[in-house]
Amino acid sequence: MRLIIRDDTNTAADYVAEYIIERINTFAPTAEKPFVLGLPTGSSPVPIYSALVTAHSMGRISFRHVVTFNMDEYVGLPREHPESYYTFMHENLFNHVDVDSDNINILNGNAPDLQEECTMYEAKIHKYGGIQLFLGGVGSDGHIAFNEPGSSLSSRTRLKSLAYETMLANARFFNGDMSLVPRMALTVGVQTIMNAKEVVIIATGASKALAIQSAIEGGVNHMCTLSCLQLHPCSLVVVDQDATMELKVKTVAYFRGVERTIQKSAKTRRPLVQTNGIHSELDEAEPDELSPDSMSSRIHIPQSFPVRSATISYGST
Ligand SMILES: N[C@@H]1[C@@H](O)[C@H](O)[C@@H](COP(=O)(O)O)O[C@@H]1O
Repeated sequence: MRLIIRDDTNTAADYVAEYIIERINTFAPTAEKPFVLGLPTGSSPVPIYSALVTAHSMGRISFRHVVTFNMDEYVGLPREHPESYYTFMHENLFNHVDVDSDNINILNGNAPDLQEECTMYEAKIHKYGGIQLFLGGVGSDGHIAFNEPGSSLSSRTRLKSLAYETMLANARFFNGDMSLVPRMALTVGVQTIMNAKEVVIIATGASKALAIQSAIEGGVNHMCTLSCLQLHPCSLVVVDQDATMELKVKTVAYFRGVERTIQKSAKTRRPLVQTNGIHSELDEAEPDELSPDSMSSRIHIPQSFPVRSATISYGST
């Protein structure tokens, strides 16, 4: 797991947006070989979507050959409801980019057979060869998608009843009226997310600080499903300063050090090699800069990519 720390919400969101743009452009998707992108809802990804929309309007990114799978959807809320995740995604992203509506996949929380809906969703992800990059947020209790505390770490797409804390947090979208907040949702499982080739998480604000501490410094635990990413071969958590408040100084210093190493070693590189589908290369960093923890410094950063300190990282730990 890699941790990237930025000063505030916007710089953290910009980092993630640039990361996604770079991934899609490097992948060079076509109709035959689309880029499969997992997407979240919530307030945290809003500035990311806004940055992607801006980048699209500038011609820096196209979603023409991107297939999307959303993480979750409320059960029983009409699709046209202003707070459905269907509406959220269209208002914040899909209506403003060139994504093909046939390539948008969102769980139907009003399907006649909810179990069948979940089974078909998993099958469709599988049909596309799996998710290339799953973007996610995190709940204040450390849940990822709607995998509430206690969720099986081997879970797949299914029906979940929501935790009280989640309903409380979501009441802000329903005029603060708890009675209007849906109690059930369809959600991808922890294992569905773990099967993505790469997972990128955005967590901003002090309300996420305990979840981040638990996921990064604690052990893998079903009470904080984000912690499953410790077992993922390629995961990246992007936070702002506020979300680091509960981390040890040593933890923050460690991850900042890893990023510095990557920045230094990205300056001088040798030709690309292809390893397990991930573009990588040997770098020419000083020997004492290379440790097992800096293996991620060997990952390719394309020359064409606008290299800012924020954009030259890739988790492969
Ligand atoms: N199902 C969503 C999650 O996918 C999201 O990560 C979380 C946090 O949302 P926010 O970013 O608004 O804090 O909210 C909901 O529970």
